[in-house]
Amino acid sequence: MTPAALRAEGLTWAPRRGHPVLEDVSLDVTPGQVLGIVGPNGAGKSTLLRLLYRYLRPASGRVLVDGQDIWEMEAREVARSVAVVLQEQPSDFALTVREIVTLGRAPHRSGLARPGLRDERIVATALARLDLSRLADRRIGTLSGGERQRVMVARALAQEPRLLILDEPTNHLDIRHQLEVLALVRTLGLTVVTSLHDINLAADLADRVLVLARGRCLAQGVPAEVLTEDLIARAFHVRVQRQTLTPSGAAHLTFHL
Ligand SMILES: Nc1ncnc2c1ncn2[C@@H]1O[C@H](COP(=O)(O)OP(=O)(O)OP(=O)(O)O)[C@@H](O)[C@H]1O
Repeated sequence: MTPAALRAEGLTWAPRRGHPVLEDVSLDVTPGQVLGIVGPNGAGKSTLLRLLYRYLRPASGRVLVDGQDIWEMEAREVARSVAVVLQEQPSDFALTVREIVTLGRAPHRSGLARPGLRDERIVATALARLDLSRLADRRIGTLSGGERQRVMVARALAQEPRLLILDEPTNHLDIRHQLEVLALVRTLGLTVVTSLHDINLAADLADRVLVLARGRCLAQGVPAEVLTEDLIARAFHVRVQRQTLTPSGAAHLTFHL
């Protein structure tokens, strides 16, 4: 799978009879890069992601995957290239882990065709990568929140996307699984756009970050240049201190009211 190029131009979206919650946001992600979206509660992160995976139609602006406007593509064609992991968890608690992950293969199958050997192989690989093989036959309703979150990531991988969109992928995950999922995301070689509440994690994970506040892009670029004390203080209304950790030399931000 070759990773996709993603470009968004001047995205604006407003609810019916409401003020815009996203205004004139543009971004460019080169194939294989990870873009982190950070910003305070209500900044518009999920709304931006919904525009990128063709759930919401922009009031103005457009989203291009490999130069093609996603609203000029069939929904199924978009689903073959773009996979999404959302904060919400599946509601069909009777399905097993393997069945949920197999749903990721649906955009690649024709009509009502049953999953074939290739699908089964891809599903088994996705289960193994998320450390879920031993849970494959459990009903999703019996899993913990963190295990379910890993199932959703496995389903997205089984989709073999070229662009992966993640809304707060580390929600529900303990520290070890947070690090594992983020390390996995890094090694996929896919183009990734992910919202993250943890700014230090975003700085570690992302090639570039985009800071949203009140529906507008405050800044975007490489984390070391964008995530300055001053900018974070403005976006989140907190005091910020930037330290350099030894011996790694990595930057670490701490926050105070
Ligand atoms: N369908 C809608 N109708 C009305 N308002 C909406 C709708 N969708 C989002 N909003 C509003 O738009 C703003 C941005 O919401 P969004 O969920 O994108 O923020 P967010 O940055 O993801 O927030 P959080 O960090 O809390 O998850 C919020 O004020 C929200 O109430």
